[in-house]
Amino acid sequence: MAVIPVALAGREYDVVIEEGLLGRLAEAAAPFLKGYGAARRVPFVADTNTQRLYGESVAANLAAHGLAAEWFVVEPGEDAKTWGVLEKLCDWLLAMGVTRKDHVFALGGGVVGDLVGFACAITKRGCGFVQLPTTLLAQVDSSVGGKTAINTAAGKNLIGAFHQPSLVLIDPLVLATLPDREMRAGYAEVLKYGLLGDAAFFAWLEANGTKVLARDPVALEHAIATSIAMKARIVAEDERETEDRRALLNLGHTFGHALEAETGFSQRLLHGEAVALGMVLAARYSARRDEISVDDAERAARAIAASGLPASLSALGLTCDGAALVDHMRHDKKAEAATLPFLLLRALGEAYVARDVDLADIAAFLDGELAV
Ligand SMILES: NC(=O)c1ccc[n+]([C@@H]2O[C@H](COP(=O)([O-])OP(=O)(O)OC[C@H]3O[C@@H](n4cnc5c(N)ncnc54)[C@H](O)[C@@H]3O)[C@@H](O)[C@H]2O)c1
Ligand SMILES: O=C(O)C(=O)C[C@@H](O)[C@H](O)[C@H](O)COP(=O)(O)O
Ligand SMILES: [Zn+2]
Repeated sequence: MAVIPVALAGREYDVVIEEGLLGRLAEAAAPFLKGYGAARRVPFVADTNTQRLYGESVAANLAAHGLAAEWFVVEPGEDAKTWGVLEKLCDWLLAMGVTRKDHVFALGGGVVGDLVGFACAITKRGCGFVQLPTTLLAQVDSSVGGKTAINTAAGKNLIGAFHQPSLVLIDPLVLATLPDREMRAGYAEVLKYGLLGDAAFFAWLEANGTKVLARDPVALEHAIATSIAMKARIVAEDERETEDRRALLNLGHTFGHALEAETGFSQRLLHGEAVALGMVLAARYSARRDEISVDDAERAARAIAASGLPASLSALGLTCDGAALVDHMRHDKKAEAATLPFLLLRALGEAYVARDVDLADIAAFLDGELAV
């Protein structure tokens, strides 16, 4: 078991990592479980997969403590991060009578977590929520740090708020049912931590990534705990991404979000896959600027390809050109009046924010990558 505190100005919450935690939810989340009315109903949000797989055991555990789980269930996938679903969820929370002192439970991957977090940020101007992440991606990244959002036609996560959870409970055992493709997508964000800030962790992943993907319990807990510890540290230093610190967690995402937009936020390219490819592009573009060697850029690409993640833009079969991808990037939330900051690499294990990137050069670089 590991407990990692996320220490923010004047507030702190815990991220608890322990096998079997979900089956002991009522005990583990006791301070945040109140329940409405005589039936002591507790609001849970899940997608159809996580509700089907884990809803019953969660409900049984709560029932043993006199609490009744009430469910709001969304379809799986990015379509749940939309205005329409958000509106229905907020109405449901209001109908439940949720107050600012109450907690909503998000049982699912990053989609459910981002949606619930945003709904809780705006319902009554802020009620509490607890993250119960069930994908590797959510366990190593999205459940922690308080970025919440929905997508719009203009792009990824463009409407949202910073709203921190009160507690994050990570049960690695639930990854047993996660499809391998989703496991790899989450692993992309694990590799991200190594590439952006921890060369030794990156080397450990090169040697042990297969074990992590095979859900070896020891390797998995090490990967989750190391990732969350780095994220907690960075979020504590720069909660709202104003200091060029939290932006490091965006490595691969400017390219990645543009690719997700170009592929219609669809199953064709999952978020983690887009980030994997985005990190290859960031590494190769850093080599193009002579900031890292071509050998290092290709070492990063090999680590990504070796885990079964996409490492080449041409393989995606896109019909667009570099300029079209750059157009998507103009919506990036990091964009400033005169520049679009890019996350590039000074070394494998050291990312930095570059403010001198010429978008015409990015388009030319992407045209080259599309043609290879
Ligand atoms: N807020 C943040 O800091 C942050 C960080 C990274 C990513 N994100 C967001 O997270 C989203 C991606 O999250 P994701 O990769 O978890 O995808 P997801 O939430 O869509 O889940 C992926 C799939 O796995 C299924 N699933 C979930 N848990 C399962 C389990 N234990 N067993 C079997 N199936 C299971 C889901 O039903 C879904 O079909 C994106 O929208 C991305 O923008 C947010
Ligand atoms: O927590 C962060 O900060 C991140 O950047 C984590 C990313 O993995 C995540 O995908 C995030 O939602 C992207 O941030 P955004 O601000 O570009 O939406
Ligand atoms: Zn991400």
